[in-house]
Amino acid sequence: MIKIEQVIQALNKVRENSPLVHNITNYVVMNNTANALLAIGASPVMSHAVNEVEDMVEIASSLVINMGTLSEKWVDAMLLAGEKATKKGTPVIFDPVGVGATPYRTQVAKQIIETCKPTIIRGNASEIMALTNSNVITKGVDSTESSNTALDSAKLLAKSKNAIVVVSGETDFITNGTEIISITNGSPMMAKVTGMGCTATAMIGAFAGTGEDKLIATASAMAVMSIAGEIAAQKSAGPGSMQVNFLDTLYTLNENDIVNIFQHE
Ligand SMILES: Nc1ncnc2c1ncn2[C@@H]1O[C@H](COP(=O)(O)OP(=O)(O)OP(=O)(O)O)[C@@H](O)[C@H]1O
Ligand SMILES: Cc1ncsc1CCO
Ligand SMILES: [Mg+2]
Repeated sequence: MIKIEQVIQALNKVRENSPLVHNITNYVVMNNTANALLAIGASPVMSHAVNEVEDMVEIASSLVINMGTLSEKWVDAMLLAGEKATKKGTPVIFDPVGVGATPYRTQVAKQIIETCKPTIIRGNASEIMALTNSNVITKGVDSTESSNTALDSAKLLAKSKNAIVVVSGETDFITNGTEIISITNGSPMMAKVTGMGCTATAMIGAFAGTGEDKLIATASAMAVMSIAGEIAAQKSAGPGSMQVNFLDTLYTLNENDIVNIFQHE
């Protein structure tokens, strides 16, 4: 369960504290996610050089690791940064983009989870199922399953890795292995803009970077994503304007929007 007031409070904290979110993310979404973090009130930095990631973690409020466009040097940086953050008690949020699509992605995702011990893992249904060895093939970075199908995998993963797990999709599920929060806001148009999932993960980085309780922070970030997506889609003719309207909606999102639209269990 999450209350509307908790989401509003978590959003206010992001706007008041403006947490520094260190992102090691993919080439496709770097610009989108930095803009979304600014629009919601956080402070983004994209940094992946092996020579500097540990120093950046030193000053960051949270670390987002996204394996969308992998290569060897980047993996080294992810492991270094993730280990350092976990040692410091800085929240690590992991997006296992495309895990299950190729053996390399699956191997790297598992290595990151074992080494960095992420606080929160967010993926689409295929990705979360691939992490629990379910018989599923991720279609590149897109899901081939609905989020409901991945709920058991999410609970299992949360329990076994002592992490909060989010499965996104038509319904978003947030679980710590025992509690389950589900959010039904959003729009199918969100899946027609690349990197909306990556943006959701970065948004979790912002909310978890304020010191808020991790389950509340995660659910609040997913609520804000879905509510803003739903409002933006209503104003958009297609994915192009959706991208712009989504940023504007994050920037202007207020308590009334949340009170009027939020749908959850
Ligand atoms: N059919 C839908 N209805 C409502 N909301 C949706 C729908 N599909 C996706 N979303 C929302 O879009 C956001 C991204 O979720 P999605 O599961 O598409 O991520 P993803 O597959 O990891 O995306 P990407 O890899 O492109 O970043 C979430 O906030 C989710 O709630
Ligand atoms: C399309 C794409 N390919 C690798 S990462 C990425 C962005 C969405 O996950
Ligand atoms: Mg994704």
